[in-house]
Amino acid sequence: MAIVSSCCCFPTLTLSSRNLRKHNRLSGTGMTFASISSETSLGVKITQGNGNLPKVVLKSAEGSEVEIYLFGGCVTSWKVPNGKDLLFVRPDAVFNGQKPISGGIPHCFPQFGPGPMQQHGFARNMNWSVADSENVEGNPILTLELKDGPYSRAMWDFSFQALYKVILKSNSLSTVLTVTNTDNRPFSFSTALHTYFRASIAGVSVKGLKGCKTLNKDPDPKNPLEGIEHRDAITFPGFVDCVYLDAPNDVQLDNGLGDTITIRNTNWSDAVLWNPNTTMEACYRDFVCVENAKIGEVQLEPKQSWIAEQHLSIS
Ligand SMILES: O=P(O)(O)OC[C@H]1O[C@H](O)[C@H](O)[C@@H](O)[C@@H]1O
Repeated sequence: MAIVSSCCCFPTLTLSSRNLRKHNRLSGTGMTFASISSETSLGVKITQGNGNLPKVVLKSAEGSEVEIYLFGGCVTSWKVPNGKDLLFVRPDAVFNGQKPISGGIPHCFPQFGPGPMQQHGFARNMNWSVADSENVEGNPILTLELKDGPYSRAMWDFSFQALYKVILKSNSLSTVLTVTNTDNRPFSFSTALHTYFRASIAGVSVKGLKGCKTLNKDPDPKNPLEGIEHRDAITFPGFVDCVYLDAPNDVQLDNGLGDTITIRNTNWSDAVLWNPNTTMEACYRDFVCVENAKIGEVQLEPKQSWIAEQHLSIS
């Protein structure tokens, strides 16, 4: 088990697991970031990212690679063995540990979209810690943890634990999110993985959502319009912001760049498609968001957990 907790931008790293291959014992604040670069398990390295934020790099034996910022528990890059990065980070993204990172796979938790607290909740705006790392037959696995603190309590006064397991294989990237109620009262939440895929928007199509009930957030995200999706292949000729309820476990994304990505899930009951069109003139042509979501609230009694998996793969 490895525990990395962040204080400002500098993590404190204590490691005590048989599967941690080599490490530097680090403590406290005030050290230079370069000194914390360390390899935990084989293929799992903690290093310095943009804005001096701690970043974990996973490398599989077969040449795939993932980057994950502890700030927001945000995967920002997924390179397959041919070197292509299938994720996208917006050019306006900031890495200052204050604003959420706009790109990759941000967490929306414990609220998706607008609501009583800040848009998409606080999880994308907090420092996660490294709970564990291992390497199984050349495939690195990292588990991040988020717990409540004064920042979250001010918005949502509950004790919780979120574990986020990231599993990198040659042609796939899986994430397993486990939310546990560690409070002595029940709570409820909505959540999503707001995945930004690199794309050429004129060539993008999403298949698998035909027949779903839709909540179209265009024009008013606070008063979505109900409908049914009739298309086999959804394209993005203009602004798109739409929730698909009871979505299937398998959705196919053609990113318009020559890749078909299968987005498979367990227990993420809903999906969201988003492209901002000319409201983000500088980058809307270069990405599409296909999000696994849980729009209807999950209710958890004390000690109960909710688990959902997202599995992204290329053929
Ligand atoms: O700009 P953000 O807060 O990251 O949200 C970006 C978008 O996220 C989701 O896809 C929502 O459905 C949209 O309504 C929202 O505009």
